[in-house]
Amino acid sequence: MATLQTSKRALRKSLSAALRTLAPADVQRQSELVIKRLVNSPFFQQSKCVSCYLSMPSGELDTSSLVAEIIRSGKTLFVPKIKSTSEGQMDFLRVHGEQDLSTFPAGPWGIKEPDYEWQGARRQSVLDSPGESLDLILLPAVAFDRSLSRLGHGKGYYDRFISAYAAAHDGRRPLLVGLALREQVLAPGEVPMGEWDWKVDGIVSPDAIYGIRGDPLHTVNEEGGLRRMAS
Ligand SMILES: Nc1nc2c(c(=O)[nH]1)N(C=O)[C@@H](CNc1ccc(C(=O)N[C@@H](CCC(=O)O)C(=O)O)cc1)CN2
Ligand SMILES: Nc1ncnc2c1ncn2[C@@H]1O[C@H](COP(=O)(O)OP(=O)(O)OP(=O)(O)O)[C@@H](O)[C@H]1O
Repeated sequence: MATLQTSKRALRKSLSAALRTLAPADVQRQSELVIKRLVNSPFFQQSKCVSCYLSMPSGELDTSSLVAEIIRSGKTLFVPKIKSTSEGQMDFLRVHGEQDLSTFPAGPWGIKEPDYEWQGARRQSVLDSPGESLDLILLPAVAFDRSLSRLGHGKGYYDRFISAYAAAHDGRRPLLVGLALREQVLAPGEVPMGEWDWKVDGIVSPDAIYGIRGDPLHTVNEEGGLRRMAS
C-alpha cells in the first residue's frame, strides 16, 4: 500500500513534469487571468494585511504584477522568509514598497527574500508581532484539488506557519487562498492529505474561484464565480 509520503511524492513528480512543458507565454497569460479574478474579488478588496509569495523562476504562477498591485493599493504586504536556524520553519516579513522589494536578493530555489534588517532596524515579522493580524494568505502549491486540498513542495512550511500563527492568535487564522495555473487544479480527492495539512478556503484559477467558505457574505455559483448571498 502506498504511504501518504510516497503518493505525495509521485503526484509532485507528475505535476512538476507537466508544469515544465508549459510555454512561458502560457504561464504569463494564465497568471494575468488569475490576478484579474483575484483583485476583483471582495475578499481581496476587503483585505488590508496580506501575505503573498514571490514566484520561483519557473513552474509557478507569476505573482510580480500582483505584488506590485498590493503595494500600490496601500495594503500591508508580507512575504515568506525561510528560517535557516530551525528546520522547516518560515516566517513572513514586511515589505516597505516597490523600492524595498527591488533590493531583495534571490534565496533558496531562486525565490527573492528580504533581509532581516530594513533601514538599520529589525524588519517587522508576522510571528514576532502578535498584535499584527493577517487577513489573507495567498498560497503557492504544486497542486490543489477542488475539495480544497493543497500539495506543496514537501517541506511543510505553510502548514507549520499556519499552525504557529493560529496558536499565537487564539486559534484564529487568516483566509487561505491558493493561486493556481489551470494544470494545477485537480479533481476532488486527488491530493492526499495528512494530519498536519491545512485545506485552503479558496482557490483562484484562470477559469474560476473555488470554495471561499471563510467569507460569509459570498458563495460560489456553478461556474465558480462569486455571487452575493441573499441577506
Ligand atoms: N514562490 C514560492 N515561494 C515560497 C514557496 C513556494 O512554494 N513558492 N514555499 C512553499 O513552501 C516556501 C519555499 N519552499 C520551497 C520548498 C522546496 C522547494 C523545492 O523546489 N524543493 C525541491 C524540489 C521538490 C519538488 O517539488 O519536487 C528541491 O529541493 O529541489 C521550493 C520551495 C516559501 N516560499
Ligand atoms: N504543523 C506541523 N508541525 C510539524 N510538522 C509538520 C507540520 N506540518 C507539516 N509537517 C511535516 O512537514 C513535512 C512535509 O509535509 P508535506 O509533505 O505535507 O508538505 P507540503 O504541504 O507538501 O509542503 P509545503 O507546505 O512546504 O508547501 C511532513 O513530514 C510533515 O509531517
